[in-house]
Amino acid sequence: MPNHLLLNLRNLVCGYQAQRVVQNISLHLNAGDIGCLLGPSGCGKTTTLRAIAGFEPVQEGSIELAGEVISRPGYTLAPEKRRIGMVFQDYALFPHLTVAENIAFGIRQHPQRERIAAEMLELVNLGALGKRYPHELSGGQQQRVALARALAPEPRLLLLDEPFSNLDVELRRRLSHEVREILKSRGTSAILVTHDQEEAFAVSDQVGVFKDGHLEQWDTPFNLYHEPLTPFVASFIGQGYFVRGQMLSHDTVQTELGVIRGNRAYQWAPGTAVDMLLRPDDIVHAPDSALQARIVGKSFLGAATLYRLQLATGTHLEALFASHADHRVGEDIGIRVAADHLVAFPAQGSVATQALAESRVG
Ligand SMILES: Nc1ncnc2c1ncn2[C@@H]1O[C@H](COP(=O)(O)OP(=O)(O)OP(=O)(O)O)[C@@H](O)[C@H]1O
Repeated sequence: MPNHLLLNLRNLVCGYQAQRVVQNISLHLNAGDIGCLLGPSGCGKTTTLRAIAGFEPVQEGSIELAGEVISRPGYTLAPEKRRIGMVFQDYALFPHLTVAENIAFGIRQHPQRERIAAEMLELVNLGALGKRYPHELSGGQQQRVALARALAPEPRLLLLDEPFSNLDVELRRRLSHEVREILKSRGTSAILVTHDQEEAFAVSDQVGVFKDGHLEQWDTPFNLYHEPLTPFVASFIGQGYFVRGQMLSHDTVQTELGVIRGNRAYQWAPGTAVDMLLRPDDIVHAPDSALQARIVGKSFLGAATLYRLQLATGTHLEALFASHADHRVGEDIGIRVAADHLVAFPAQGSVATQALAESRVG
């Protein structure tokens, strides 16, 4: 039943004892969608997930699942009554049970448990390994078993808490795509917690960016990248630098890189000082341009190379160019701005990005 509201968090406040860790969170997830809670360490992602699972009571606000209030102040529906599945970072498999027995654990009373476990094994591509024990599997295989075990009872919602963070980069990339395919093929709704933006984007339909217990934005990956609502989201998602500018009209900004016109109108008066976000893909190589930048660093990414640039004024930028044109560090190159998505915020301090970039380590 796509597009039906499944999970609804209204002004949620929760924490530990008197401490309010998560403040005023509102978000909703439609049935069949995958949502993600993303943010630096300690910002309250796991606390929110635990409240959804029913492990933490809520101090204010409410959590509704399929129209039923499952948490509000003074009432917490027991976790086992929520029909919510969980997958943890450390897999949490039962070491004394085989893979097939682990998968069937949550459906022990089900007359069809063996058939379902066999189907789940196929679903996660472990068809031949049902008789093995967890210690005889790789980390990636163990996490597949944990996923199969969580899916076997057909939960209404699956919660995944940093499920790939014990795996190496290549495997986590592969498994995160695979998990999305599996969840989508079954129409399973899920909420993933991660501090890895690439993983959040690879898996999720909706992503919530957390900062200090607050939800800054709940939106699609596309909108978070191109239409961030706050400087923190702009800085935390993707790469880029802010440059100082001045509004000329509702959609044009005067900057030291020239006049930049975007595709959206701001209400600020002409003359207002703004910080404008320039992403690496907003800067293009233009050999004949009068605007010159010095290459001060580069990272080869395969198809493209990410260059760190510095203007004569000292302003820093990043640019992503196709990697076959290989420029040297120290070289001066001509650049041009090609930013359709004009993202600007009222000017904060002189080096807004610096402080923001430091706070995004997580
Ligand atoms: N059981 C607890 N008792 C008291 N405080 C806690 C408890 N668990 C977490 N906290 C605090 O709540 C805050 C949020 O923690 P939480 O685990 O929700 O963050 P997180 O965003 O999931 O971080 P990480 O990415 O590091 O897991 C932190 O300041 C943490 O110290």
